[in-house]
Amino acid sequence: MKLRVYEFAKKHNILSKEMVNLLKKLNFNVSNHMSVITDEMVQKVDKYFHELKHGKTKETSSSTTSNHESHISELKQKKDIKNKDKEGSKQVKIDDHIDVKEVNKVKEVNFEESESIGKTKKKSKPNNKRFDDNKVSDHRDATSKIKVNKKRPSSNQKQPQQIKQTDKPIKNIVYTGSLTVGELAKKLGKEPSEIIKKLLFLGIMATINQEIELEAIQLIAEEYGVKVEEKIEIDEDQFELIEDHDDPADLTVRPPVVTIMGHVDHGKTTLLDAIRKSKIVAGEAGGITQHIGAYQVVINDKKITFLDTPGHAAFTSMRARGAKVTDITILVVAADDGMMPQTIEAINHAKAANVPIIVAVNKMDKPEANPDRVKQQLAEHGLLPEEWGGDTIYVPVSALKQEGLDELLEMILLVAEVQELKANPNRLAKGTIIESQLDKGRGAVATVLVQNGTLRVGDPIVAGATYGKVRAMVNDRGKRIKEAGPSTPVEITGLNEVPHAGDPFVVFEEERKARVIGEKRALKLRQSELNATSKVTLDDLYKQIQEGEIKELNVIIKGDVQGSVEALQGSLEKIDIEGVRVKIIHKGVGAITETDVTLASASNAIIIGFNVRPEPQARTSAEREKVDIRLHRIIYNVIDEIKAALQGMLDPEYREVITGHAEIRQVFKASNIGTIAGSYVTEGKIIRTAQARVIRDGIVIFEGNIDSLKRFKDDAKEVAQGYECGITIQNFSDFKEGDIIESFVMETVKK
Ligand SMILES: Nc1nc2c(ncn2[C@@H]2O[C@H](COP(=O)(O)OP(=O)(O)OP(=O)(O)O)[C@@H](O)[C@H]2O)c(=O)[nH]1
Repeated sequence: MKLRVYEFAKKHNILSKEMVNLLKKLNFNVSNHMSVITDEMVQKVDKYFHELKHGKTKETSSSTTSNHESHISELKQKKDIKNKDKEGSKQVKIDDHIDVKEVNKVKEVNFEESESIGKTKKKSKPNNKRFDDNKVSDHRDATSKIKVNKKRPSSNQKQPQQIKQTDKPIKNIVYTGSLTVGELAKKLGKEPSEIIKKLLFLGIMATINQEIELEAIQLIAEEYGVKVEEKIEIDEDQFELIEDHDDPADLTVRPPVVTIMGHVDHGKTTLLDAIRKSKIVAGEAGGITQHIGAYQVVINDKKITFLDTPGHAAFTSMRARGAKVTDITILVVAADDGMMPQTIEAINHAKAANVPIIVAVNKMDKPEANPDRVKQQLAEHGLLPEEWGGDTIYVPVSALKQEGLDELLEMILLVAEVQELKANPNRLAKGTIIESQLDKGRGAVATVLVQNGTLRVGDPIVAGATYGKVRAMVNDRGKRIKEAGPSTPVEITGLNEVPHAGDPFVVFEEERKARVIGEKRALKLRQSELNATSKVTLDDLYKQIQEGEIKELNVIIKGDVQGSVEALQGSLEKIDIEGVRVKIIHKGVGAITETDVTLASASNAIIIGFNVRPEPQARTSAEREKVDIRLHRIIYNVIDEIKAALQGMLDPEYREVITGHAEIRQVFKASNIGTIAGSYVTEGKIIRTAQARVIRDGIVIFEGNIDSLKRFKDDAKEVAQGYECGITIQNFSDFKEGDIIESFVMETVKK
C-alpha cells in the first residue's frame, strides 16, 4: 500500500502541512497531504528527525517543530515591511530602519544620557531567521544611530518621579478609531513627555495633540507590557459585522461542519442516514437520533458535524443570508449515472463559497458503476483527483451497503486538519440558525450551530430579528444539555419569534440588552423590507446594467413540459443585447418551489414561470426575499419582455395582482349554467369581475374571465377567505376536485 503524506505525518506526530513543508525543504516535490511518500523521502525525513533529536539540524527545525514561532516571525516581518511602507504618512519618521525587534531593544537604550554613538553595538544574530541579510544590516545601521548606555536601567525605571502611578497595573487598553499622544499617555497612565520621547525612538516626531497610528500605539504599549485592542465601532445591533478577535492562545480545535450536495437521487439522504446510523446508533445503546437538522458523529475520537439538510437548499439559503457555516462539502455523485446538471451546480456553489470539496463516488455496489468516468467528468470542472496530480479527494462509497463510510469520514478529518479549524470555547456564544419552526407547545424552536464560544441554558440571545433567553437545549440525541461548545448543533427554545434559517445569533451578557437589540433589529428589518431591494428585477435591470452592476441576467426557468422549457432556454440564450446576456442557472418542469426562490435569491436571479405557478410558500418567500417572478403563457411574450428589460424599454404599466385563491371541493353540473366549481376560498378573496386561472398540480390549465360567483343561491361581488362559493368560468367546464382557482386583476403600476 502506498504511504501518503498525512499518514507519514501522523507517524511522526506532526501536522500534514508541516510534513509537506519539511519535504519541500528537503527538496522533494510534494503538493499536498495526499501525495505519495517514496522510500527516499522516508529515509531523508527519518534522518532529519534523528539529527534534530541529536541537535544537528537547526536550520529547518523551526519550521516544523516550532510552527507557531515561525508564523509569528513571519507576521512580524510583514509588520516591518508595513512600517517601512508608512513613509509619507502623517507622522514624520526620522529613521525608517527601526523594526519591531529593534523596539524591544529600545528598552535597553537611554536616549538622553549616553554620549557616544555606536560605541556599544548590540548583538545582532545573523542566523536568526527573523532577519534576512538586508534586515541585519538595517538593524546595525539603526543601532548605530541610537545612543546606547548599557549600564542604565530602562527608561521607565529611571525617572520614577515623572511617572504617574496608577492604582492597578494596566494590562490592556482599548481604543476606537484613533488616539492622540495625550490620550495614549492617559490610557497607559504615563506622562505625555515620556510617550513623546518613546515616539522619537521610533522615529516619530509628534506633539501631545497629534494622532498616532495603530503600529506606533502597539509598539509603545508593547514596551510597557500592555496589550492594545482596537475596537471597531459598529453598532452592537449589527453584530454580524463584528469580527471575532480571539487571542490565538485561547483557540482550540473545533470539529468541521460538513454539508452534502449532489444531483437528485444520487444518494445524499441515504448517505447522511448511513453515516448517522453507523456512527451514532452503534455507539450508543438505545440512542434515539432526533431530527434537529444537524448531527455529530465521532470517529477516531474526533467529532464531525453534519448539516442534515441535503441538497442545495440549506447551502444556498445560508449563503443568501451571508452566513458561512460549511467548512467542507461532500459532493455525492452516483457512479452509475455520472455528472449531472445539479452536480455542476453544486460544484459552482461550493467554489463560490470557497469551501473545499470531497467527492463521494456513490453506488459503487452497482455493476454499472464507473468511478473513472466520474473522475474524468469532474476533472473537467476543476476537481482533478489527487492520483492524477490534482488535490481533490475521491472516496468510493456505497451508502446503501454502508461501505467506504469510514474512509470518507477519515478524509473529512484530514481536510479539516489542513484547514486548522479553531474556536474559542471560553466566550459568549455566536453562530447561525440552521432550522426553525413554530411548535404548538414549545413556541419558537430553532436548531442553532454554535460557531464560537459556548452556548448555555439561560443565556440572553438575539437571533436574526428575534430575541429571548435560552430556555432549554436538546442535542442531536434528544438529550437535554446545559451547554454546547463550538461546532455543536443544538435545538433551543426561548426565542420570542421564529428566526429564519441562516440568521446569525449572538449571546449578550444581559437580558435587557438582548431585548433592546432584538427589538431594534426587528424594527430595522421591517424598515428595510419596506424599502427597496438590492435584488435584480426586470424593472430596474436596465438601471443596474447602466451602472455596470450587471453583465449577465441570471434566470431560472420553470415550465409545464420539458419541451417548452428547452425552447425557452434556447431562445433566451440567444439574446445578446450590448454585451449583456441571459444565463440560465437552473431549469425544470413543475411548479415554482421555495427552493427555486432560494436559489434565485442566492444567485440574484429572476424566475420565469411558463404555464406554471409558484407554490404558496414560494410566493411568500419570493415576497420576503424580493425575488422577481414573471409568469407567462406565450414564449414570445417572455422573449419580448426580457429583451425590453435589457434595453430599458420595459413597459411597466400593468402588473398582475392576485386577489385570492379558492380550492375546488366539489364539481356540480347545472343544466342552464354549466359546470360549477364548488369552492372554498383559502386565501384573499375571489372577485366577480376579476380574471381567473385554473391551476392543477401547479400547472395553469386555463385562463379566462369569471362568469358567475355565488354564495349559496345569491350572486356575490366577492367572497372572502374562509367562505364557500360556487364559481363558473367563461368557456371552461373541465374542473376537477383539488384544482385551485386563482383570481387576479391587472393594475396600473405607479411610476
Ligand atoms: N445501489 C445503490 N443505491 C443507492 C445507494 N445510495 C442510494 N441509493 C438509492 O438511490 C435512490 C436515491 O437515493 P436518495 O438518498 O433518496 O437520493 P438523494 O440524492 O437524497 O435524492 P433527493 O433527495 O431526491 O435529491 C434511492 O432509491 C436509494 O436507495 C447506493 O450506494 N447503492
